[in-house]
Amino acid sequence: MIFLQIYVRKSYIQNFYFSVMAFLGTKNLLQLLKGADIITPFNQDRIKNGSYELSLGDQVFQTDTKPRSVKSLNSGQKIHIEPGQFALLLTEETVKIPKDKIAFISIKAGIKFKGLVNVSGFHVDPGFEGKLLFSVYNAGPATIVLSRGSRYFPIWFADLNESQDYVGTHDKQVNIPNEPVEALSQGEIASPSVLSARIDDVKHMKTKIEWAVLAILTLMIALSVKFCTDANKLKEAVDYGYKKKTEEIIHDSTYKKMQSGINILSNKIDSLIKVTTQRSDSTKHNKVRQ
Ligand SMILES: Nc1ccn([C@H]2C[C@H](O)[C@@H](COP(=O)(O)OP(=O)(O)OP(=O)(O)O)O2)c(=O)n1
Repeated sequence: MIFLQIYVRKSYIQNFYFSVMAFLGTKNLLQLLKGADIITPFNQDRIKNGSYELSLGDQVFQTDTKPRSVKSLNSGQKIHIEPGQFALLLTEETVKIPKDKIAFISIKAGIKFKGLVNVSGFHVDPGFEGKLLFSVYNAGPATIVLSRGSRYFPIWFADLNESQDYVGTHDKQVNIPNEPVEALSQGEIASPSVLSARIDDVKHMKTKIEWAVLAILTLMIALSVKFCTDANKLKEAVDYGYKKKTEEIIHDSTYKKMQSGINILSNKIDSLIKVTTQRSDSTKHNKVRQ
């Protein structure tokens, strides 16, 4: 009997705790937040489906801005998160989580469907006080545009079965801390679109090189053909010259031989004429003496 009573009491206590440890619905959330300084600035129109919609605040950091530093935003100012780039986004609101509550945070589905991924944590500890910081990555194919003051970050509150102080390093966060900025400032973050553009550049360069190599090869072949043709012509010219010269030499020596023959012949004719003349003279002389 006693055991049964203890068991009934224990299960009653457990049920009590389970009913206490629940997420707050719209009515309970309004009751919790209204008039309290849990979310500052507070606007009750931002309570929707058991969550409060926090907005983008005055500080952002983007990995594709040069120089890489935290940027201040005016009211309504837009930011463009390019594909493949990270951004750190600070909320407009400061939250002060009650010590007996824990909160859960996310990014609205409408932006997530465009490819924005929340890479930061998903809970806010009991007793935490400060602005919330979202680290996001654009995994989508297009630029995602956000503007200061627009609601992007829902926050839900749940009861804790005990009260506790915040223990951690992020309390009283009012600015984007240096640590994630420095971590995201290391090296170049090559987005898929930038890589795709570089691949296109390399392809163009490859095509250009292929054409240049082809042109050089064609030129070399043309020069080789011309060189061979010219060499043949040169050989022909040399042969022709040699032949001509040989003919000239032969012609000259024949002419010289003929010339000397003519000279010999003419000398002989002269001496013959001379002898004939002498003989006729002596005949005439003999006739005169007789
Ligand atoms: N997107 C987020 C997630 C959390 N927080 C804040 C609220 C949390 O209560 C606090 C600590 O969160 P975590 O415990 O997840 O972070 P760490 O582990 O880095 O904190 P610590 O090293 O201080 O334990 O940071 C924030 O500002 N933005």
